[in-house]
Amino acid sequence: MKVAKFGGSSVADSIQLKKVGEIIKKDPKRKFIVVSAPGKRNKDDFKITDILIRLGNAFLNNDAFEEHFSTVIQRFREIIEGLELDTSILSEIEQSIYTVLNANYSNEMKMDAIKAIGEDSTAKILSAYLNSLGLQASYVNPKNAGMLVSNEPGNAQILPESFSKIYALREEDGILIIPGFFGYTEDGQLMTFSRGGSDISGSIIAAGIKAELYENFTDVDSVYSVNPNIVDHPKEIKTLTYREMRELSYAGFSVFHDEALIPAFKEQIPVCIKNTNNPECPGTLIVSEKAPDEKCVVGIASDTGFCSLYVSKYLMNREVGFGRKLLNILEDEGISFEHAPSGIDDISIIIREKRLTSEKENIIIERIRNELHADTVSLQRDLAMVMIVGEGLVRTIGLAKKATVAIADANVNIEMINQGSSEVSMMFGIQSKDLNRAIQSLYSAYFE
Ligand SMILES: Nc1ncnc2c1ncn2[C@@H]1O[C@H](COP(=O)(O)OP(=O)(O)O)[C@@H](O)[C@H]1O
Ligand SMILES: N[C@@H](CC(=O)OP(=O)(O)O)C(=O)O
Repeated sequence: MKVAKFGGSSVADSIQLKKVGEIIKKDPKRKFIVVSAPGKRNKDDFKITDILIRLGNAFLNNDAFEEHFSTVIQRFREIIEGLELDTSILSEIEQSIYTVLNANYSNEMKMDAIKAIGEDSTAKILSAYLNSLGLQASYVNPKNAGMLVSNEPGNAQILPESFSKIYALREEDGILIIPGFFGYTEDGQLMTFSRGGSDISGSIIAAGIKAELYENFTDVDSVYSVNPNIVDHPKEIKTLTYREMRELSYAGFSVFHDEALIPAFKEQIPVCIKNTNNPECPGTLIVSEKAPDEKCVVGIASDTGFCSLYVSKYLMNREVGFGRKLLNILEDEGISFEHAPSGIDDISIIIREKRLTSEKENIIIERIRNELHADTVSLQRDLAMVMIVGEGLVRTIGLAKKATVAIADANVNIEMINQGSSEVSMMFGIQSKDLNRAIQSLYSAYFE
């Protein structure tokens, strides 16, 4: 049995959904189907989830929300008409939006319930469409599928007891269509994963039913060695290990959510990234082990939106508990950190900028000065991280030299280096404005 997840680009309109129907029809092992909400149909288009968020914000702020409502309904109407389905589904979608808006939830929970309407409606539409093709398919709500999650709006985590419940789905007849992106808490409240989280749902279902394969259908033929939006026609990657993909997706390969690998990895389910627009192409396979590659670097990932909190204090290395107290301050303010390269008298804490508002920044800097008596505390924003990834990194001489030379050739200054404890990656912090230049130069050095 296989799990096939279709991302936003694969369900963006009725033409795409017809391709999805063909793909499901072609392989009877594709019994578990997870869908996203309609994504962008072209570069300048919008994602339904983004419009639903605007709708939710407008409603919660007592602003006019009708325009967003019509945009959502119009998009689903086009899909339903394009698939020649009964328009009663559209009334059901309209009704579900009103029900959520008028429900007696907290604002955060209401927002999650609004966001989930994109996936939920798409699953209902696909199920009806497959039935119209003569296939036996049914919509399964994540609550009935057994997707139990933590109570963290917009950032839910799966609870371990879900997996055995999901296993029972194997006994159900026909093709099961499950909306991605959300689950339910133990007390029945809808909760979404973080953005892009339908990949996580697919992986959870794959792990739960112990699938032979988790196919993740998107709009590219494979995972490329670098973001194709930065380098034209980059080299395709045929096989990756879970560890490599986890590092690459964490560091910016948005083609697969970085939290989505863990459930599949734990059950050793192979993951295949495939193209809905070219399903015969073999795609990229993600497995636990692969034959040693001649090329020890498989990919170069990058992401912007980081900042570095620099703290220095003479004899920091001798002060017992300094690191704990520093991280405690971040914990008190509810801020997680990404990396923490350190020296004798100083430490830099790398944080995602979106987590550190200027208000939080002032509080944290004041507290570090007053409570830890630091000599210097400063914050550098607009940083980008570049991650060079490959299983062979640990045993190959000269890879760091190659990277630093390539970055220097691009006339880019390195703000931070973090080889860290990971055996499969090497990280460089640079200024965001220099990112594309650095990546293009690194790509030439490692792959051309
Ligand atoms: N290294 C990479 N390899 C392939 N695609 C990448 C990579 N890095 C970023 N992407 C982007 O990821 C996109 C697919 O992810 P996403 O938009 O989330 O798809 P979906 O709509 O299927 O959920 C591609 O169109 C591509 O622009
Ligand atoms: N629709 C949700 C979840 C998701 O996974 O979407 P996509 O498959 O388009 O990345 C989002 O936009 O966050």
